[in-house]
Amino acid sequence: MEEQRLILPGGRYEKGKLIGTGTFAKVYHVRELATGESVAIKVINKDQVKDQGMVDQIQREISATRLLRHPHIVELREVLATKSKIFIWYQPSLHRHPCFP
Ligand SMILES: Nc1ncnc2c1ncn2[C@@H]1O[C@H](COP(=O)(O)OP(=O)(O)OP(=O)(O)O)[C@@H](O)[C@H]1O
Repeated sequence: MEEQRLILPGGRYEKGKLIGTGTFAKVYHVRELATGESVAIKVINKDQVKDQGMVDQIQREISATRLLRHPHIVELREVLATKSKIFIWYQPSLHRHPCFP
């Protein structure tokens, strides 16, 4: 995927590689332009979640992940929702993915 500038809720980011795809989400490596910091952003498609009746499960996953603090579990930093998407920011330092320095 070609790199491109993105304006996401919460700031301006340079969009990097797609690093993973789940049932409802795509996860991208992005760099925050203001700080140069690398983060993983999970982008969840709300319509798909609603269509499959999984809204409660996604809400539970977000609530539970917010509370978790463990060296082997990526830390959820922030969640923002628009009309059609949910964006979840993950702290980069705990990741073991080649995208992250
Ligand atoms: N914080 C992260 N850092 C690096 N890669 C990640 C991160 N979060 C997710 N990924 C990658 O993105 C993929 C998709 O993640 P996602 O959480 O959407 O789905 P999943 O939990 O793997 O599967 P499912 O949605 O079916 O339960 C993961 O399998 C992983 O490879």
